[in-house]
Amino acid sequence: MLLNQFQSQLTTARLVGDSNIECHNLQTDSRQVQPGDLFICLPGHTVDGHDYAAKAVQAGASALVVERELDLAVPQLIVNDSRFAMAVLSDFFFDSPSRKMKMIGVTGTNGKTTTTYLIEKIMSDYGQKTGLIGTIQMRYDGRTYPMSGTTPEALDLQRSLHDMVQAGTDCCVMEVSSHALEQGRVKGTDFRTAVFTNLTQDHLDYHHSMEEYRGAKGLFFARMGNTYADEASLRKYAVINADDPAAAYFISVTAAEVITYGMGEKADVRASEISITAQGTSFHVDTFAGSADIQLRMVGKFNVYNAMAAISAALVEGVPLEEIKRSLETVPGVDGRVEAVDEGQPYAVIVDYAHTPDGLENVLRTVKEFAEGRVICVFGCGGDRDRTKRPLMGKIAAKYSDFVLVTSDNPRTENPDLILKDIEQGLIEDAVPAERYTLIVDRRLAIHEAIEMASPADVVLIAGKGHETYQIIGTTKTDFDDRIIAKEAIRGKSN
Ligand SMILES: CC(=O)N[C@H]1[C@@H](OP(=O)(O)OP(=O)(O)OC[C@H]2O[C@@H](n3ccc(=O)[nH]c3=O)[C@H](O)[C@@H]2O)O[C@H](CO)[C@@H](O)[C@@H]1O[C@H](C)C(=O)N[C@@H](C)C(=O)N[C@H](CCC(=O)O)C(=O)O
Ligand SMILES: Nc1ncnc2c1ncn2[C@@H]1O[C@H](COP(=O)(O)OP(=O)(O)OP(=O)(O)O)[C@@H](O)[C@H]1O
Ligand SMILES: N[C@H](CCC[C@H](N)C(=O)O)C(=O)O
Ligand SMILES: [Mg+2]
Repeated sequence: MLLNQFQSQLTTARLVGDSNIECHNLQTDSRQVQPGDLFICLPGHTVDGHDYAAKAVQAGASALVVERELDLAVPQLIVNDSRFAMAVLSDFFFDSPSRKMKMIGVTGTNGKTTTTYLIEKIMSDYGQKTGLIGTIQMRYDGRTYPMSGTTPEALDLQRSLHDMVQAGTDCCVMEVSSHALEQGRVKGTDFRTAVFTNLTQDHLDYHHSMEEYRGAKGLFFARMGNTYADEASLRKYAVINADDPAAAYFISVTAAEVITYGMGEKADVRASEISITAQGTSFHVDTFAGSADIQLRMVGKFNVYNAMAAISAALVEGVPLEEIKRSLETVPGVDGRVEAVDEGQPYAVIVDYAHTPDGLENVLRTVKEFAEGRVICVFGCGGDRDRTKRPLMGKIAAKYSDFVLVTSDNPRTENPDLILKDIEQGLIEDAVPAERYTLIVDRRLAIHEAIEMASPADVVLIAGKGHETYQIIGTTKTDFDDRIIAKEAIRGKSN
């Protein structure tokens, strides 16, 4: 593609040099540049891509997209916002793949992965070739790909969407994180439906305040429009959890047709008669397209919310409620979400991905509902992430558990002992007696200790890492899987 074709997509871009030059590909990382690439300089959070432009040119970049003119002998497109330019150019280069599929995006503090899995299951069972992008993996056309985060950068995203289209995918369901929204990673992606799960505290290291965090999520709904399109396939929908205090805000910023779900009478999709056992959760649902009684194999009231979000998104696509029910009832659960580790032991061991105050409270409440014995909770908080959630999670763990083992969860570049101390601060503030908790930096030891102290009928909850198969200490990632360690501990238990 010629540079002037890229330029034609950027109304205010100023060209320096010859625009009649061939650019084979787009690239944002100087270390990956191939001869003939158009290198886009992104001002990052840690370094500035403009500082790597010379390296990119040395590696063969034929032109640059920059926010300021650089003293380099290649043509340059000077733009106001190179992240925005990246999103537009990626969409253009890959021929607008998001317009060729039904795109369903899910945002919210908790429940995104679970909800996307449920939607994927319903849509595939309904005969739609469905792709999925999120925290655990990306998958489509029978193949899976590992993910390094939740929502890919615009360039990677458009490339993946293009591959999905090539593979004949009809529908793509993806998680849209607040970081992604704030950084414009999904600008250039045309969503048909935007789903909101909930908004509670997390990521205050990045978004600074709850208002700012809510604003980042609001960007997703604010750009949904086209409500009155004649053609049904062009209509846009916002699926909103009516029971969340932020619902009114998201409804106020969107021009899409709003579909609400919740436990209240006014919601368009309403759940009632919820009953939770250790085996699953049953509920009755009334919708604008009929009613049904649904028996989920997943436990927890929060999963009723995730299921209602999925029901709403699927109803929009015309999937009959009876078929939605059939699909939901066969979902065994999601990897690392309230996942039982069963070696035939007389006490329960559950691995879960709760890593926010609200997530931890929800899963602990659920565990408490069916625990016949004590609840023993092992958890930690990630390093280089929101520090203010640490004492809150300490308080919640102590409120709902009989014994708490505070340990490491990806300390990253922070001192692990100090992260544990931040969590302990919450326990101290709530005057939790010292005999009800312990701090063990080594997560393997903490898991062994928790299982060692379990008696028949107790429940050991190991929270925070779920499906993760690593522990990040400093900048080193080593193999670590809570489920494998738990199995090892159960088999080696001395009593
Ligand atoms: C805070 C944040 O989101 N940072 C993301 C951001 O990094 P950054 O802005 O710091 O980038 P940078 O390292 O400064 O580099 C700037 C530019 O220079 C380029 N560069 C850099 C070095 C070099 O030698 N050559 C070169 O060209 C880079 O390729 C980049 O284009 O852009 C990078 C490239 O896309 C991301 O990998 C990185 O995610 C980091 C690793 C991260 O941890 N992100 C987390 C917080 C995140 O985004 N999480 C959410 C999920 C959260 C949730 O829902 O719970 C997610 O969606 O994954
Ligand atoms: N609707 C919900 N409300 C509150 N907590 C939930 C909800 N759904 C799941 N959880 C809790 O949050 C944890 C994470 O769930 P899930 O992975 O679906 O969320 P996520 O939003 O994708 O998380 P991430 O931001 O890390 O990608 C679960 O293990 C569970 O403990
Ligand atoms: N998407 C979240 C995941 C947190 C998972 C937890 N295990 C941690 O590492 O803090 C984040 O990047 O903040
Ligand atoms: Mg997720």
